[in-house]
Amino acid sequence: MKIGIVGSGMVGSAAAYAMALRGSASEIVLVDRNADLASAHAQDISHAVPFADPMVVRAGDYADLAGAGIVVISAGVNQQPGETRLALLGRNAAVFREVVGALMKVVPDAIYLVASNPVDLMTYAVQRFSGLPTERVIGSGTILDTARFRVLLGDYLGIAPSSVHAYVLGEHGDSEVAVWSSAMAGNVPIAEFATQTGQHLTDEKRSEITDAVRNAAYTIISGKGSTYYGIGAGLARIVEAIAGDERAVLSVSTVTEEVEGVNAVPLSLPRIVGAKGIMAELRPDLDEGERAALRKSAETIAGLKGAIDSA
Ligand SMILES: NC(=O)C1=CN([C@@H]2O[C@H](COP(=O)(O)OP(=O)(O)OC[C@H]3O[C@@H](n4cnc5c(N)ncnc54)[C@H](O)[C@@H]3O)[C@@H](O)[C@H]2O)C=CC1
Ligand SMILES: CC(=O)C(=O)O
Repeated sequence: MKIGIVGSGMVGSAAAYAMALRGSASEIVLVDRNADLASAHAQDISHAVPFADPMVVRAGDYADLAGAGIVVISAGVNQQPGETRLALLGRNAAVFREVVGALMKVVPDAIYLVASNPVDLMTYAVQRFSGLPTERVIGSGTILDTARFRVLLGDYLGIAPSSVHAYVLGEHGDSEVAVWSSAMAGNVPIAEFATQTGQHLTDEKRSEITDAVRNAAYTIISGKGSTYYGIGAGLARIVEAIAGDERAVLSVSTVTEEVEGVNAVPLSLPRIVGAKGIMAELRPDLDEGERAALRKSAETIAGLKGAIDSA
């Protein structure tokens, strides 16, 4: 499948590199306002192709995206140290107004995969500016937070992150909800797993892990300026689920009819992802605290939709 990436900075280029190494696509076209940057990244990534499956990696303009099955949007500004994702809203809404308008002239039939922050609201922006059905406008949402949760839980419990079945839902941001009540190690509830293996998953330890997941971006940005490898791999994974019609269950964002009494809100739930984009959404069992936190997360996002409506 041909994949377009608009916004070929750190996130866009890391996604392209992950797709090249994993063989997620047959062709990748990098587009950026800075054409020299897109061209340099495309050349550099194409030099990794001989070490992976054959594919074409090139830079181009919007016209070169014709025929793309999926377009990733990672254009816009990123966070400065200490800045929240939500603080980017106004600036990236303006960028998206321009980018989505240009894309609709060339690739109105693609599935859109949004990475720019605040990603839930930028997903809403793409859906609103394009008028596309919600199942074809997917935000990377909490796929990265879910990965971070699994890494930290796996590290603590001494098992592979891929054997941890646990999700972060809601906003990709400060109000996100780590769902502990249904987290499993293999097919054993994690509290039971910890007991069986002589470990202590205390309330303090749980808070420490939840906070580390929530603060991961802030920590990484203060250390090296931005985050990109994790989300690059996450975007490649979503692309594979669509291109391979995998029907994989992934925590991704889209505009959702109703969540805990909040209507038309873009946020992450576990969703079945396949050839048509989002094929179904799942409603996991949550305890009372998680349910209240998800409602608060939904309210936080919904309260900011006006900034997109007026962009
Ligand atoms: N969803 C997630 O989990 C994550 C999201 N992000 C977000 O991804 C976005 C990109 O981050 P980085 O790649 O680090 O930033 P970056 O600054 O390295 O790249 C952004 C690129 O967008 C381009 N751009 C800006 N306006 C454009 C326009 N109108 N048309 C075409 N290209 C345009 C810039 O020239 C630049 O190359 C940010 O909003 C960041 O917060 C970053 C990490 C994780
Ligand atoms: C920057 C960002 O959204 C992240 O790393 O989670």
